[in-house]
Amino acid sequence: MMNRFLLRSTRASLPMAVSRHLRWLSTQSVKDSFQKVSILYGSQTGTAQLFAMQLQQALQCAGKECTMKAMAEVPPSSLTDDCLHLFLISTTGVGEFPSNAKSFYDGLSSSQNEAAAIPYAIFALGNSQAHPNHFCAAGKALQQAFQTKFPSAVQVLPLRLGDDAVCIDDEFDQWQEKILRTIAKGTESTDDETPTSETSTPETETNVPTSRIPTNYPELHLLATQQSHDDTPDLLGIFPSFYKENCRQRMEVTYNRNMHPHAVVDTGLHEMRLSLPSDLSYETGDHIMIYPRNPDLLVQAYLSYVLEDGVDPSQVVNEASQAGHYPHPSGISVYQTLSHCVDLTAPPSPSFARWLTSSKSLEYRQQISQPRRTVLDLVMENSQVEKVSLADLLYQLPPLQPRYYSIASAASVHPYEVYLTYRPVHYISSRGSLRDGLCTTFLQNCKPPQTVVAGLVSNPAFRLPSDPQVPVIFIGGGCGVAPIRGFLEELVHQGTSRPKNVSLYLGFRDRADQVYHQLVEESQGFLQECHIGYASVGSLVTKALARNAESLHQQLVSQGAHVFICGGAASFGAAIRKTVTDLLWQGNCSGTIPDAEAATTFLQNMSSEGRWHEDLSD
Ligand SMILES: Cc1cc2nc3c(=O)[nH]c(=O)nc-3n(C[C@H](O)[C@H](O)[C@H](O)COP(=O)(O)O)c2cc1C
Repeated sequence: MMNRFLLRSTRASLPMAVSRHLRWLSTQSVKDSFQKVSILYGSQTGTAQLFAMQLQQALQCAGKECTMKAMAEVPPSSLTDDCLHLFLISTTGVGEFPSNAKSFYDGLSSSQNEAAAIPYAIFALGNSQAHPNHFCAAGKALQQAFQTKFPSAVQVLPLRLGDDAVCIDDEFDQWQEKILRTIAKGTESTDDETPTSETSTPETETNVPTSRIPTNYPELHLLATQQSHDDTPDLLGIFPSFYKENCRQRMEVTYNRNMHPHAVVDTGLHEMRLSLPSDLSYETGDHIMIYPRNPDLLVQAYLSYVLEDGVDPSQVVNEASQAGHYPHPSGISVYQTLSHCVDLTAPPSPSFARWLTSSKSLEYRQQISQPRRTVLDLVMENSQVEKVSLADLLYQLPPLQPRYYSIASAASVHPYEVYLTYRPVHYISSRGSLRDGLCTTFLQNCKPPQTVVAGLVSNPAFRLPSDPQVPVIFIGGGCGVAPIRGFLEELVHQGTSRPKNVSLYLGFRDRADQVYHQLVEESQGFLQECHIGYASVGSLVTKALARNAESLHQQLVSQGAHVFICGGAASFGAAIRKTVTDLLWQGNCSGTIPDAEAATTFLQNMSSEGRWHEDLSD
């Protein structure tokens, strides 16, 4: 299933200009230019930034002079040919640049330098399952702009497309390895051909080094303090400035319930309501990001079993030397850092896992990433794995990231409140351990009037069409009902003048999950179709769509309908996309879509016209 969307490496004939560059690459001047490296990242939720930090540490260990900045902090005109530029760039929104990279790209688009032989390489981050039509769009656009605007620039490695839907840590590790090798050689392949882009190729175990993790971190200074270690820190002051632009705020929980109170297991749909500070507003279809924290018991377990003896949780962490390298906020206690800043539930990266287990032949996916084994698991399950130093843990584990939720309320009806719908995640891993989702468990335990740290995230591509004559088709599965609930509430609020041109296709695992009966009742005035099924979510919805193939075809092809697909990325989103593609050409009533290829193009055009909207979660 996963592999269906993987792009294949495309090998193109080497243009004259590129072969000139490869010859140029082997000269002394380019080897010299590799002495200095500039890492530039564009990151919306921190992954590219984390990779940038890891890369910087690895390069510094290799003795390179290396700087790291967000792309927005650097004007393209300042790029020089005496330094290797490494870009790590994610894609956000619908094929868009992260906010801390956009100005760089705009600057690049309006500049031109025919002569500068700037060496560069790009690692793009994206998700092929959730965004097949805009997979790594920002990384691809960046490469395109470089090739057009700086025709003499030298791409030292082909564009690497890192895919969240596969194992992006592994892919990044492989790319980093190639970068280190390229720098060491001072030249790249002199093949006759070079791929323009490449995706994951399984790494053979024999070429995986075990001792790759850099351990010469800048020194951590630990200061004794009178402060009790469990004092709640000023969260709004401690997160990196990177997040500040997202207007994070403390929001008060006003309501938090399992909407199916008679459920035996507490894994039904839950609704949480958060009161908005008066200076914040949102639009229906926007997202909210929530900053979770690690449960106290887990922090205690890391202190007792994972960290070397002698770590005092009340000491304050200060990074005195080489300021700017420490990935967390300075000046808060060890305990607070472990609670709020490091993701203790995340599997260690491939290189850290190999280093911990001293194993060259670690099948990362099978042994670490799929069972989601954590550093705690590795230490507890394996007597060979030694306790780790505080510095190892703080530098090697990923920073705790906010989690995104679709807002489930209409802004016009609840201007001062945000609703979100979530399902607590509890499951048994493939190795038999009980696992709890970090953020959903955190949400589940929040009781009114507790506050959470959250931020509103604009999602401008996810809006109802302004013209009420345009038909709207909502297709949702499970928790995906959240944004659809917001839109229905908005339409009910707009009143009865709307024609009956809205179609609703919803699928739930369980009858108890259909918690919005009343809203669906109130929507009957504008619902042209209403199909709600229970059991296997995807297949029910696809069957309902197939039964209505003719009207669907008409709405999409002749009436300019907008489609909103909301649910799981891996199975639901892919199944709906395939069903609609098939229905479009197989039930080709108008004769305009003769085959599968034309149907795929039609869907792509819908997407670029802003008529095909997806809100899919991994
Ligand atoms: C709101 C949102 C929109 C996204 N849009 C895209 C997209 O259009 N194309 C894509 O390939 N990936 C998309 N992604 C996936 C991210 O690029 C991917 O998760 C990446 O690892 C995030 O890196 P970052 O944390 O550095 O921003 C999106 C993710 C989010 C949360």
